[in-house]
Amino acid sequence: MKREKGLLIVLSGPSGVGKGTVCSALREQDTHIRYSVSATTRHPRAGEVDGVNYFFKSKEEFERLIQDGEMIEYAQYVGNYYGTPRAYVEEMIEKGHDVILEIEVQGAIQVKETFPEGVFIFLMPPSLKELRNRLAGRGTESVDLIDSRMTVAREEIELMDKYDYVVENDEVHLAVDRIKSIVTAENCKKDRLIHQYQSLVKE
Ligand SMILES: Nc1nc2c(ncn2[C@@H]2O[C@H](COP(=O)(O)OP(=O)(O)O)[C@@H](O)[C@H]2O)c(=O)[nH]1
Ligand SMILES: Nc1ncnc2c1ncn2[C@@H]1O[C@H](COP(=O)(O)OP(=O)(O)O)[C@@H](O)[C@H]1O
Repeated sequence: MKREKGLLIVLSGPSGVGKGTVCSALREQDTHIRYSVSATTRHPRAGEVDGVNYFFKSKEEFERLIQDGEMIEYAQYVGNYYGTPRAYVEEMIEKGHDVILEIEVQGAIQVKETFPEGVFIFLMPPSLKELRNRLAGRGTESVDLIDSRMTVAREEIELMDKYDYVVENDEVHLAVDRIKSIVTAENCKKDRLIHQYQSLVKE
């Protein structure tokens, strides 16, 4: 049976924990999950493509999108804006597709206010030492930026209580399997289906 609405899945976790890596691995498996592309004022990293990794915007462009109500949520993170464009996410959910937002904690809290029925997953590193190793190993940030991200990471981990699920990213394939299990279980939740199936017996 075609679902009336898709799930809004929010994946957060400290910078460097492996959100991008885990989402790419999920994408390689044919899960039918859709991925929202965020807007940001951060500069593109080598290899990042506009419209694929992010929609890269100037500060003025970003602020206009906020004013025009085109963002579901937005936040400032280590000196830049990041936000989720509204149109794609709402269209996919209305069509019955599950959508993942890979966003930081302040944005996730805003999404929870507008979409309380969303599924909120926090990706955890095995340790803070391993988190720093992953950030340094990625080689995309200076030591100063790594320190800023580690400071934010501690604050984010303290807000874990706002989430429904915690998934450790010890190994990518294990984290992917855990997320797939969560999505499967959430799609079987009675409260999400009862209206649809009750209408069957009323036909
Ligand atoms: N609130 C919010 N956060 C976002 C969005 N897109 C990305 N982020 C988060 O912003 C933070 C910084 O992202 P980025 O600069 O790409 O670094 P990376 O996640 O460490 O690769 C990460 O925690 C992202 O999950 C968004 O649309 N909204
Ligand atoms: N389970 C894992 N074990 C070891 N290294 C990992 C794992 N997941 C991701 N990484 C590595 O950690 C670094 C940060 O991952 P990334 O996906 O960019 O994190 P995020 O998107 O959360 O900032 C990358 O170099 C990536 O290859």
